[in-house]
Amino acid sequence: MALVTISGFPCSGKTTRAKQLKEYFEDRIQSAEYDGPNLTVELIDDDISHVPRSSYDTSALEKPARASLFSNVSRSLGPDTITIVDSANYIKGYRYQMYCAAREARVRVATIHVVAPPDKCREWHEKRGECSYKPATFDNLIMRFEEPSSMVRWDSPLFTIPWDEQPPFEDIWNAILKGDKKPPPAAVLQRNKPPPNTLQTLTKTTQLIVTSLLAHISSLPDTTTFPIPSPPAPSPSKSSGPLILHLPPGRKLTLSEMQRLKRQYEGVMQKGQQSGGIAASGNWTEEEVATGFVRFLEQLWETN
Ligand SMILES: Nc1ncnc2c1ncn2[C@@H]1O[C@H](COP(=O)(O)OP(=O)(O)OP(=O)(O)O)[C@@H](O)[C@H]1O
Repeated sequence: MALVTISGFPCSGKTTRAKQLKEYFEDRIQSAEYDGPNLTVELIDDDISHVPRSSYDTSALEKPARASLFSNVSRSLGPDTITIVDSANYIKGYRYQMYCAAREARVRVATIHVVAPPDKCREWHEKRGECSYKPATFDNLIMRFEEPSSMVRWDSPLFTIPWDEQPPFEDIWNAILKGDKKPPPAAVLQRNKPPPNTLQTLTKTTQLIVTSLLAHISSLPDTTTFPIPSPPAPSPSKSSGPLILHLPPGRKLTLSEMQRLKRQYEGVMQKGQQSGGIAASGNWTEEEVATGFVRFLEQLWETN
């Protein structure tokens, strides 16, 4: 359903806000007025991703830590989940990466910037005692913080929550439930590929026709027609008669010519499928392939 990314200075109150949001979302989901899908709220944070505060001491430690958090986030995203990511999320490239994962999962996004002045964060950090950052790491994280911006698509919609104000719960709820869904990246919108056995039907049917045609010609060298065997052609009882291929007059067909024409026809069918052609539905039957192949060959031989 949605990805909610929390971002902020170290010890700025990100977990405090994340927990408040989780509680609010769960209350809404359980309320009598709620008539949406059955949603679960998942909180993904540094602790469950096995990312201790010391991971931020060096970039060598931070890289795998971010990867671990990212893989937990990706796994959590889904149509029935509100995923809240409670971590520093201070690098805009990293927020972009999560935004892309959300687009691929076709879920809505929202960014929460938890704002507290550095001195306040420091004061809370000293009071907290446990789960501490090294002083240099704490300062570094503040210095390197890349503030979210509502001007960039991966941070928007952006909700800024000052330390001494209540979060705009209702607005955030509406954004993740009713806001625009960002379209998945182009690379994810693959063209409809024919189902695997459709390609198999195509190549198997054309191969059967080519093989039996060449056998037919070698046993009846003067023949001018070839009745397509059934299957793949419709059986005579179902239609007006067998499907007949009219052969080019005055010349002998060879295996290499037929193999080339077979490949050519298969290419046309697959291109047609991609651009909404004969089998845009993605379902070729043996009959359709056989009828199409006969028409293709006859038209070609007529014009050459
Ligand atoms: N708005 C607030 N008002 C007063 N105290 C707060 C506020 N937000 C957080 N604190 C205090 O600051 C401390 C750190 O809060 P919290 O764990 O939510 O921060 P954090 O940003 O998640 O920290 P970290 O960077 O370590 O993950 C807590 O002890 C909490 O009580």
